[in-house]
Amino acid sequence: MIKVGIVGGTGYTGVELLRLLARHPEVSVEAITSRSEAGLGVSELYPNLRGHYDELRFSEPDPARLAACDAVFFATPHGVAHALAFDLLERGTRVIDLSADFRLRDADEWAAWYGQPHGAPELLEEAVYGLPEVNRERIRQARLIAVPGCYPTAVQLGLLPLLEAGLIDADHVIADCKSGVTGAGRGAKVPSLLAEASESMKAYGASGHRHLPEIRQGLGDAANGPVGLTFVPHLTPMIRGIHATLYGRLQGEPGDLQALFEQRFADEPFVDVMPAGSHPETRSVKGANVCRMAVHRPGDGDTVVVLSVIDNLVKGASGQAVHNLNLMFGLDEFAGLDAPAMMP
Ligand SMILES: NC(=O)C1=CN([C@@H]2O[C@H](COP(=O)(O)OP(=O)(O)OC[C@H]3O[C@@H](n4cnc5c(N)ncnc54)[C@H](OP(=O)(O)O)[C@@H]3O)[C@@H](O)[C@H]2O)C=CC1
Ligand SMILES: CC(=O)N[C@@H](CCC(=O)OP(=O)(O)O)C(=O)O
Repeated sequence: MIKVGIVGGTGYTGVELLRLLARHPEVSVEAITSRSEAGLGVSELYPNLRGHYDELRFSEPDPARLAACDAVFFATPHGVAHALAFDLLERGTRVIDLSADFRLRDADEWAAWYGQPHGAPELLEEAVYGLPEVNRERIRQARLIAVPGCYPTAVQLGLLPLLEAGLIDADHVIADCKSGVTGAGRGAKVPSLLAEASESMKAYGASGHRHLPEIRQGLGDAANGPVGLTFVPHLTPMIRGIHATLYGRLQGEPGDLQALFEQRFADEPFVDVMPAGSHPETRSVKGANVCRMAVHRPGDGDTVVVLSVIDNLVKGASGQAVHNLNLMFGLDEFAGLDAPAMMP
């Protein structure tokens, strides 16, 4: 069994890791941290896990206990993995970070967007951006994974085929995205209150969201040059889910876009290109490690519209983190990730 630890076990991505790993045949969760709930049994806080982790208790982060694991997931706010990753790697423990700490290659750009100095710039060169559809082979060899953000996963997957093939004007790409409230984490915040978030919808971060540089970095790699991206996130009254509506201006005659998308993801177990004319729903990916997408060309005009949906907590975070673990340890890519979505 592969021994894993989770730092930040009480948050939404932490409990989602536990839910997925409960079905994983080759992983045992040996340590789970929470400063606020130290001492509490995992299934006392999360009764959905009763019968799965009855011996496991939250504890204060203890570097020695974490270093005894083969891999440690960080399901923590940014800055926490900066502080602990180096020691874990030195002691032979692999690190899979769900936060943004190692996603941007440029430490100065990270500092500008996250409002604090980068805490571990010496690790940036070896960190691998954990989007398996782009970096599968590098992930297999990696010691340190930066799991992509939720919006960046939905947006990059939907635009990759078009940018890699040079079919759209890279200077003008639009990502109009909607997220459920779990995207904001479990901590109490006024915008996440029922009376604030339900029966209403709003954009936020329209003039600059911290996922913008992350998405631009990934799309720039795909396009082999800079990408002019407008990214506007919205908060919607859903619990889980991201819906990305992506717009690009076609250059020249693009050929069969449906075939392009199907071919690009033909070997990808966690991307589902839906039949032409489809409109993927967020509920069709709820709880599942999958990105469903559909490509449209309204009126056969010069605009292509891609619809891309994920569960922010699964393909947008914990499921993708488990996929990375499976690749790093040479396991079946589906291990722990074979459950279909729940509908309704
Ligand atoms: N929610 C989502 O949809 C997604 C989230 N992410 C990223 O994953 C990370 C976790 O997100 P989420 O689960 O939503 O966050 P939550 O706010 O729900 O949970 C955060 C967890 O981190 C722990 N924590 C907080 N501060 C520290 C600290 N200084 N040291 C150690 N542990 C700490 C908390 O427990 P305690 O305070 O008790 O120690 C808690 O368990 C974030 O970086 C987020 O950006 C990525 C993709 C999607
Ligand atoms: C609805 C909401 O607030 N979403 C969060 C993004 C989700 C998240 O946790 O960010 P990472 O994917 O970078 O970890 C936000 O806009 O900051």
